[in-house]
Amino acid sequence: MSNGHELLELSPVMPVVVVDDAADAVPVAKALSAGGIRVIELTLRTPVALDAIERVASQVPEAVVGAGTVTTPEQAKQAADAGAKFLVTPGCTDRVLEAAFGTGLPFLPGAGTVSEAMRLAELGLTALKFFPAEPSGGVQFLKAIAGPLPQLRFCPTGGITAETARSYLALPTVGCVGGSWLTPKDALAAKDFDRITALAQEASALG
Ligand SMILES: O=C(O)C(=O)C[C@H](O)[C@H](O)COP(=O)(O)O
Repeated sequence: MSNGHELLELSPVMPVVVVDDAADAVPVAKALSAGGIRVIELTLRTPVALDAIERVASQVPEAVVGAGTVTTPEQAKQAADAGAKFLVTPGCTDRVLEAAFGTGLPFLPGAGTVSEAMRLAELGLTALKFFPAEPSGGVQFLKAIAGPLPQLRFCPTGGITAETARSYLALPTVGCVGGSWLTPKDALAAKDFDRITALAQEASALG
């Protein structure tokens, strides 16, 4: 995987994962892989996130681990140093973009408006995260912008569920959808990794 477009093709669903305990990262990545989902976006929302990325990168070779919620230039570099194979940002600033380019990693920059998407396309970035998908217009928004901007492809994320994923995946401009539903908080708290595998199996069948 060498660019954002290839990243969009790895799986129909990009699991967006928040871990509070770094020790959960490896079993979660293994549980997702067992269910057929070999990509995992670990969000930099908790203090253990970089440790979690490092563990998955070194201990779960079958998984492609990336860093989500990259909101500062420092985080882009730290994630790359921890072994992240890709980066995802919720939105973009000049400094975050520069740092993401600087890592040399594939990345999905976040856009929520037409102008944001056009600005990223000007920079050669045509594989984007559409965030926050549901509040920003969801499937209807993506259908509408496919007319003027057919070269863009998206990973819509934010408010998508197992039930609504299919309508996004039916769009030609959608490569995959992002979502947290594969790793529910209560399943993580109970260390119910079998449930995560079952949810991953359902999600991989969407592809
Ligand atoms: O952390 C980030 O970088 C984000 O962009 C936010 C996540 O994409 C959403 O939190 C997805 O979560 P759900 O809406 O629960 O599926």
